[in-house]
Amino acid sequence: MADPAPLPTAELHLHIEGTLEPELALSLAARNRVPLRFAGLDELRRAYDFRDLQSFLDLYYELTAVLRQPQDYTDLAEAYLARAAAQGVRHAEVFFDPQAHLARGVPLEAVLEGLDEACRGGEERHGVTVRLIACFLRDRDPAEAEKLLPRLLPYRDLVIGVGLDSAELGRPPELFERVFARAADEGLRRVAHAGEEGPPDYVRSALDRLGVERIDHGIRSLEDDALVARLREEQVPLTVCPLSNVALRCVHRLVEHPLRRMLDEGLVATVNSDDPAYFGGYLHDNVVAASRALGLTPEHRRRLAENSFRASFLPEADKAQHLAALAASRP
Ligand code: HPA
Ligand SMILES: [Zn+2]
Repeated sequence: MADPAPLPTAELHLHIEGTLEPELALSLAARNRVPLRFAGLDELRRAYDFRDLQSFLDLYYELTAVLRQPQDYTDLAEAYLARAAAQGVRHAEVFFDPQAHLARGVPLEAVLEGLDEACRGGEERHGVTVRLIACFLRDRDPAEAEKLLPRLLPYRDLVIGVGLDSAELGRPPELFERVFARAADEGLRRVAHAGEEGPPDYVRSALDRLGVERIDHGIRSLEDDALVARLREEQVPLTVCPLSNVALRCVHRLVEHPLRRMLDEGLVATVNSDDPAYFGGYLHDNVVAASRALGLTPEHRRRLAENSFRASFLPEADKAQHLAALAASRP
């Protein structure tokens, strides 16, 4: 059977640093004279083989070293927008990791100047609107996140929310209760990675202690019937990333992925690409692979696309426009 065509969709779980393709990593390394331990493209590609979240994060942070100037961030985001647009993405709420850049001596202003340049042109050049979500690194001191928050506020036209990412095990969401409460006071939107490698209780804690409006991943919620019932009742959106879950061995094989069960249980699941340069595919590649492995129907795919706009932080009028365009599209 032919692959399904992409539907207009919002991408809600995408780390801009995770869109760094090996070719771009090498060319930025050369441009900025940053030494890498890989002899060339083939050797670098061979490193994209992960045992778990931590082994991926080690490479992900290592390669961010090539990002130094505003232009590097513009090139990175521009390349993502071109690829995403070709895969049906019409709106993207993009994560970035300020602490990963600050720790290397790259000023927040340089990161945001570069990203802003690409994002502002996103609609005109690619038909994709973009907003940013700044993620706090949960394996670092929560006090660092608390210091960072006020520095994000001058950029709130672009940076509409905060998230929580990086190594999950042993770092429960409640460690970040104070900074998320401050973000809420400032009117920022809130999301958190939870239930990727961590237990279902981390999903509960993200909802109850951080007040998040979406859960990133959340696949381990399925281990807890009471939590599933709550997610269904409260219609909490889950930003699911099937190829990521297999690449990081959170799910053994795609045929065992819980995405279809989530939809059939009435959960507000969406499909996203997480770190597409590392995990083998952009948004529609995830939809196609999950469709094949799980036998998703055209109705499932339409629901995923509808869920993505409903779960987005777009103003209601824009959501309605996207949903109307989706309803009119009959690929
Ligand atoms: O999938 C992820 N999980 C946690 N942290 C991350 N940072 C980039 N990608 C991820
Ligand atoms: Zn992620």
